[in-house]
Amino acid sequence: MSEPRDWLEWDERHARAWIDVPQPVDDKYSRGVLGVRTGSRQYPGAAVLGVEAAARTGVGMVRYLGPRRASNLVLQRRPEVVTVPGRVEAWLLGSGMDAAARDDGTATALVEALAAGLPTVCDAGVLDLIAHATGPTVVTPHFRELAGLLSRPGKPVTAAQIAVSPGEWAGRAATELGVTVLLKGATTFVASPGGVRLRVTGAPAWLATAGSGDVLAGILGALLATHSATIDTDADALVALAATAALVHALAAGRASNGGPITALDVAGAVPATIAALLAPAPGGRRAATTV
Ligand SMILES: NC(=O)C1=CN([C@@H]2O[C@H](COP(=O)(O)OP(=O)(O)OC[C@H]3O[C@@H](n4cnc5c(N)ncnc54)[C@H](OP(=O)(O)O)[C@@H]3O)[C@@H](O)[C@H]2O)[C@@H](O)CC1
Ligand SMILES: Nc1ncnc2c1ncn2[C@@H]1O[C@H](COP(=O)(O)OP(=O)(O)O)[C@@H](O)[C@H]1O
Repeated sequence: MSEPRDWLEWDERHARAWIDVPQPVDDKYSRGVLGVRTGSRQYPGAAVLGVEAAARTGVGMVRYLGPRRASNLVLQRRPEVVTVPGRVEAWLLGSGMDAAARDDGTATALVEALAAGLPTVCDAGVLDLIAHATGPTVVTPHFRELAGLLSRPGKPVTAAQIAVSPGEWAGRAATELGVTVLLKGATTFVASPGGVRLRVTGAPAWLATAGSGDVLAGILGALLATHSATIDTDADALVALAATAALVHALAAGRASNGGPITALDVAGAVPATIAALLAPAPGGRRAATTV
């Protein structure tokens, strides 16, 4: 793999500044509400995984708006979730959706969310609609999805090409598409249209398991909802938050795994302790290091 050397390795020292710690003056609305349109009849589980991860990352409220079966499953797992429309500070869209099987009502709702001008995570089944996005947007493709995003008539791009130099392709995609790109894989590459290049390594390969990308999207959604004001004023906040989500995901996977196999839900379950360790002051005033 040939990669440029100018990728900054994002680590705990960088990430801890991007966790919003609630203050005594906060309430659930001031902390931020994450709107979620994920899941489908085919993939209701992805909705549960993303919502669980968002809730475990810490957010004032999760507002889930999706198909009835997915909604019921989400509520069974997380009765804290609100399932009526209302105010949101950020959107998480697309996990567990298949663009080819999308009905008109779902497409309209996704386009409406994309056009709201809010910080938005675009995953899986909404990637074909990102031209409608008007707010700060992070796309979270794997290699094949990025290939689909970059292919043009007569100019196909393949997952195999991207696998040769994923960082280079992530950077190219950020420039071409004008959005922040979080390219998933053993190393996660995060690139902004402005040229910031961040890299997260060290996730255990046990993380290559169904639904772990849905969990990452949920973590990122919560970070965007709790930082919507900062995203408005800091051009580099989005790329930093995306890399922070990837790092929290990798650290949580390492914590859950402890050398053994994991499920996606295990990763979400390990997020609170991962964040606590990230924030904990170490003896002598230095922060405790967390290991993957
Ligand atoms: N419990 C749930 O509800 C879950 C729901 N989920 C939801 O399912 C939806 C579809 O997810 P998906 O991206 O995996 O597409 P899917 O049609 O399975 O694969 C198509 C082909 O793409 C390829 N390919 C896949 N990954 C690749 C990679 N990293 N890098 C390169 N290539 C890769 C591979 O083809 P190959 O290259 O092996 O020929 C594969 O056959 C999506 O909405 C997701 O959120 C999942 O999260 C699981 C848990
Ligand atoms: N070999 C690997 N080592 C570490 N992490 C991996 C590896 N392969 C995939 N991952 C991570 O697992 C997650 C898989 O996400 P994704 O491909 O969207 O799967 P799903 O759609 O099943 O959720 C991503 O966060 C990716 O970075």
